[in-house]
Amino acid sequence: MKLPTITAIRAYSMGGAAATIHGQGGGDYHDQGKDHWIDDHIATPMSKYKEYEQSRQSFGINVLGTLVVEVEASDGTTGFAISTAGTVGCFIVEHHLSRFVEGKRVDQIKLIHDQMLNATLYYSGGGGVVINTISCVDLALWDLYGKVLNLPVYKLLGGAVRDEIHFYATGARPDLAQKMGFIGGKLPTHWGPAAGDEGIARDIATLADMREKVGDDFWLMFDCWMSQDVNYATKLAHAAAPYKLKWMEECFPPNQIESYRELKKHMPAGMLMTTGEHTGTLEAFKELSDAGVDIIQPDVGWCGGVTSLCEIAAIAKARGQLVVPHGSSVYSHHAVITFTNTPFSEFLMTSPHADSLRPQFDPILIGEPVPEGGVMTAEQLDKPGFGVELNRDCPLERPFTH
Ligand SMILES: C[C@H](O)[C@H](O)[C@@H](O)[C@@H](O)C(=O)O
Ligand SMILES: [Mg+2]
Repeated sequence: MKLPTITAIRAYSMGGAAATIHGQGGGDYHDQGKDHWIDDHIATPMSKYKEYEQSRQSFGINVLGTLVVEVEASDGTTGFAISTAGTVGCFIVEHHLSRFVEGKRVDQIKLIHDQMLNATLYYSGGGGVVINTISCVDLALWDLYGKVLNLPVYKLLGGAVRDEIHFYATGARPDLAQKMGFIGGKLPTHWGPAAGDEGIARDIATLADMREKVGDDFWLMFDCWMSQDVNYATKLAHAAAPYKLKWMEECFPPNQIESYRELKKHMPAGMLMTTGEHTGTLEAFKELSDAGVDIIQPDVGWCGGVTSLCEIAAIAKARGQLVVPHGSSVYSHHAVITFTNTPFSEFLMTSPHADSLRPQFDPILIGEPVPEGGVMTAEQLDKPGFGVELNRDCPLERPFTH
């Protein structure tokens, strides 16, 4: 079969500091409107500054906005993907990465991936917005390849190893998530070291209340979003053990490997330590694996795309560790259903009060599936590429051309 070549790549942005319209959600899912649980006094490394304690948007969690990458093949087929990179990502795609994409065949995904990673090494710093941008191009290429072959991405990756994916939910209301059929609920922590023991007491009170509501068997987890130090994390973990906390997530910034190694030594027996969503390179994921992280949580839109996610899953598998990607909707569903070391996955509640099922990247993906009863079947993924289309009614801008 003669495969078409890629004739064009285009980059669009939505939201972010450079846009006139904000709070639209989309690929930068922290870019939500007012009174949303995801921006309500969540503990971060900025919590020690009073002016930035209440809202993550106040310190700029949503400045980047959504990046949309669209690729077109010589047979007219188009593929696309989204991530968190906005206007900055558009510049990198149009003025740098385009040269590695246009003119290649639609199946040369790994060659393009390697060229993008190596050509940006001098300014990528191994993560952040550059890797987010490369991830978005990689995802768009997998979407295009699937649409050219009329196959879902999970079948391009070797097929499903299970008939369905079971999900835990991240949000403010694990009690409601339980009623929706999820297997667990992950709570953001609201306090950090600046609040001392009072902070621990407050988050434990929330955990105790939720444990009372959900009973003993429903998983409850803390997401600490890089906000802690080893002493605080150790104290919080032990205070949470009586309430059967299943895991402590992302206690420290991504490069504090030694802090993870130290915390692992002091975790209560049976409680898991997880992290990875803000880690961007294969080498860094190997370091996390070496540090004894129990569940590695790359974001497929921030770690190098599906191509990198498959390599990270192999690192975890070699050590008997799990890989459970950070909530990234269809972009991780198609990968995880092919991984034998991903027994469950994350669904991120983006409804303002975490009380209803809203597609994570709403409104930018048409046809974005949500778990039914906490479960998604392989059949729900059985559409070409990632099975979604771009909502062109969104306020997309193309700030650069090449
Ligand atoms: C809820 C957390 O603070 C983040 O907003 C979330 O995106 C991420 O950490 C997660 O694991 O879902
Ligand atoms: Mg997290």
